[in-house]
Amino acid sequence: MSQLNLFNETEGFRFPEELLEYFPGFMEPAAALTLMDTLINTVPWEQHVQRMYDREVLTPRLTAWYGDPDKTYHMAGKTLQMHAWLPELQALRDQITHSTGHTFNSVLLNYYRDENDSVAWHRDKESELGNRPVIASVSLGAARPFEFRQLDNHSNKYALTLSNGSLLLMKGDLQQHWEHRIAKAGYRLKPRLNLTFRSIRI
Ligand SMILES: O=C(O)CCC(=O)C(=O)O
Ligand SMILES: [Fe+2]
Repeated sequence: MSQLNLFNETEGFRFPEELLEYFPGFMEPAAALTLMDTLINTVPWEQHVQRMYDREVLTPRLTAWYGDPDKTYHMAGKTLQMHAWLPELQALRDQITHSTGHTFNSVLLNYYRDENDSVAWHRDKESELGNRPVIASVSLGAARPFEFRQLDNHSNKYALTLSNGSLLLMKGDLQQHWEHRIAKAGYRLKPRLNLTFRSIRI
């Protein structure tokens, strides 16, 4: 048993990197920062309340949801309010489709104001996303580590740093077997925006 653990934690464990595709220079760094400023200043950001055991706490980040009309999305039992596409977001979506061949009808924006903002361990497995969703994640602003852990063996971990202007594709069985998070950081951080383009079927 201990040998198995040892094996898992050392050379026997391999994160299935084929479930990710990372393009660090997807956007020009200056264009990425300009887009971040525009979005921070124009998006009607919301802060939701989430249940933590028996308490209600504010979600430690701001969010907004854009997409095609008639799409709704449920997250942790709530229906999110959908805004009609901003031209900047639609242009970015079309650029991702052009580069990757994947299509998307909505985008969830996460605004991490500083090092105290975060997203807890989760999988993006809502039924609207279908079984093996392709999610395209664009990062703007401060670089932060994006961590993964295996659902049924938390000692199997992996992380990559998502830099300004990067694109990460998450695909295949990733949302079945792996959780991900952005942890709070113990050092000062400037703002970061993350845009996750998704295809919602209803
Ligand atoms: O901020 C990130 O890079 C990830 C956000 C995320 O996991 C999500 O919106 O589901
Ligand atoms: Fe996620």
